[in-house]
Amino acid sequence: MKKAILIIQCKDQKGIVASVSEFLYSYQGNILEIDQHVDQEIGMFFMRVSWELDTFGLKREEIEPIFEAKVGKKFDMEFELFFNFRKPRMAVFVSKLSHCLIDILSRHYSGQFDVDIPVVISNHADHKKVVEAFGIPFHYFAVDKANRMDVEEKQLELLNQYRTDFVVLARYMQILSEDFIRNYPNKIINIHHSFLPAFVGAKPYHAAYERGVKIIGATAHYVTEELDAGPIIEQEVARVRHHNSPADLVQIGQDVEKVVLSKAIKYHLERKILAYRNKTIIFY
Ligand SMILES: Nc1nc2c(c(=O)[nH]1)N[C@@H](CN(C=O)c1ccc(C(=O)N[C@@H](CCC(=O)O)C(=O)O)cc1)CN2
Repeated sequence: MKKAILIIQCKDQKGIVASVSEFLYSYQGNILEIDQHVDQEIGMFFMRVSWELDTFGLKREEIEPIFEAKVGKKFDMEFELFFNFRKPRMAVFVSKLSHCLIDILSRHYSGQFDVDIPVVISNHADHKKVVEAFGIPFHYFAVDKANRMDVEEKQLELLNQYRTDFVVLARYMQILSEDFIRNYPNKIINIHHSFLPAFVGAKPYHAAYERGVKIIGATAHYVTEELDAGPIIEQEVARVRHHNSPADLVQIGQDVEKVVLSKAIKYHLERKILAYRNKTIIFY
């Protein structure tokens, strides 16, 4: 079913839900999903509403300007309008470890993700064969401190060439520059292999083992310039014990990573994530 999705944020005040639903009703809109949240600490209102498009009384291109004139302006809203009939295009970045990549390819192949994967990009050649076996182009860029910026430029060109909507870092182990990230604000999803904010950086499982933790975890977040500090989208934990080796922690943790990343991708695809002041509201 063709549907529109509206994500709204504005200062909290009376009458917002009534005005949005009245607007949709006045154009014969049939609401499919509606959810809202008020952050009383900062007096902010957040909403996600979707409705059927086939019976709606406005053309797609009319919705944004007319909603702004009739409702947005009145409440000084910031809003984004999405439609579900164009499949988003998701590029995947990977380094040496393939568990998250393979999980994504498998879920995509079995139809769990309503997305196109136009390209997989890596700083290692290891996974060329398996990616191409799924019929997806694979591009390898060797990265070092000296060529990092040149490589990012080539990667961005490739992302543009493939009309990429958003990027998933499936255990991609290179720190991205602010310039790179600026091209995809809150559109680069990373899976960090710890329960953030604990154990940021490249080797959280080893740090967790040394600390003697009883719980490890994984965190999916939007990428910002500050490492592993972007808006958290999804997290999960798992128990570990004194007799578990570092390799055990990695094994236990990788299963958690795959589930957490797949949930974050699904929320992003379904436009259920609203990022605000380095936090997220997940409408699920
Ligand atoms: N600007 C950002 N870039 C990246 C982020 C991020 O949050 N902001 N997340 C990382 C993923 N990551 C942990 O989840 C991570 C990756 C890499 C490193 C790191 O120290 N990399 C070294 C090279 C290590 C190597 O070659 O094996 C480096 O880039 O110099 C730390 C954390 C992805 N990028």
